Amino acid sequence: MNKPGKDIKITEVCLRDGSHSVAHQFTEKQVRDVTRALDDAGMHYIEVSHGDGLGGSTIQYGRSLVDEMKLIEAAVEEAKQSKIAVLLLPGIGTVHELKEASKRGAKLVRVATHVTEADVSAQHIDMARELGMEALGFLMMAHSAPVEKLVEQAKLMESYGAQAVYVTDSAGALLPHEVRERVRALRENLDIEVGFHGHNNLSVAVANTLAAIEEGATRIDGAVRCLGAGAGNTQTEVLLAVMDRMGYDVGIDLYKMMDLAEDVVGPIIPGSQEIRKGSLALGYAGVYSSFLLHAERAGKRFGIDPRDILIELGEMKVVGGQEDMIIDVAANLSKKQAVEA
Ligand SMILES: CC[C@H](O)CC(=O)C(=O)O
Ligand SMILES: [Mn+2]
Repeated sequence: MNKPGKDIKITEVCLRDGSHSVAHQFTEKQVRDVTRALDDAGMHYIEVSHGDGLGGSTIQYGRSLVDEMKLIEAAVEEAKQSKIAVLLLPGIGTVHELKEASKRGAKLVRVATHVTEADVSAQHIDMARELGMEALGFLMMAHSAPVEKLVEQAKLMESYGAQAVYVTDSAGALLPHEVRERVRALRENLDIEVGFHGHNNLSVAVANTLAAIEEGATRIDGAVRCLGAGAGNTQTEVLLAVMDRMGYDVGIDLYKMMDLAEDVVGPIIPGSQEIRKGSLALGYAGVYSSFLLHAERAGKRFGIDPRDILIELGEMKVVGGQEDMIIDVAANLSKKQAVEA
């Protein structure tokens, strides 16, 4: 009997979401080594871009050590069968960067917007389809909107030509029953594939991903050794082992994934990806995982506990692109504490 799982496509995000963890300092050699090993293990898609997507290398988001187009080109050269994917947040990246990435061989783009702002993705989805790329929608901070809103926004992306829409748990704040509810609603209301992208800030990324798969999500993200923002993403090699135990066969070599996790990705990881107080506060407060390093830096500069900054940002419902607010919040908290002292 055929095992289930053949319809599930895994996207490895350690070379894009992990860019946040290394403050966007990936070298070309690191990208080549990781891509070659993932390709050899049979990974379906490998995402390569600045952590904040194409065009993210700025003072606001952090400058990349190596131009992302060079990294995309290097990954394309190394990948014999894996497809190279890119991320694009309209407003940070433009159709110009999308065309450049396509020219360099990227075959898929995830067009990412805040969960309530899908309308800004139309032009980029349309351009990707024109370029012959796969174009998928990525609704970020999915925990922060009611399910009906998520469905409404996903339907917009579908109407623009997206071939799948992701429930993106940017803050690692969703719990398994909330993932189930969201994926089920999208499956019931869309005619395209549904995906899930998790973060492990509350230690439920694998459980959340399994819930998504059980509800019919077929586009699944993982990061080897959890190399992603905050406590990182669903750990790919762990997810693959669990899926195998559950009878899914996605055609990726588990032993090769374990080996590359140890020998190729391990040496790149700057600190430990275990859940520490900062990343736990992200999931608890429902804040963008990519805000962690910014909040830690601002905390040091203004003498404020980064958790207080994150909790305040969560209450203010600050969205991606508002990284400058992190400084404002830290400065205000510092003034407030000085007055109270
Ligand atoms: C700031 C972009 C972000 O890292 C995209 C993503 O992976 C997410 O929202 O989780
Ligand atoms: Mn992410």
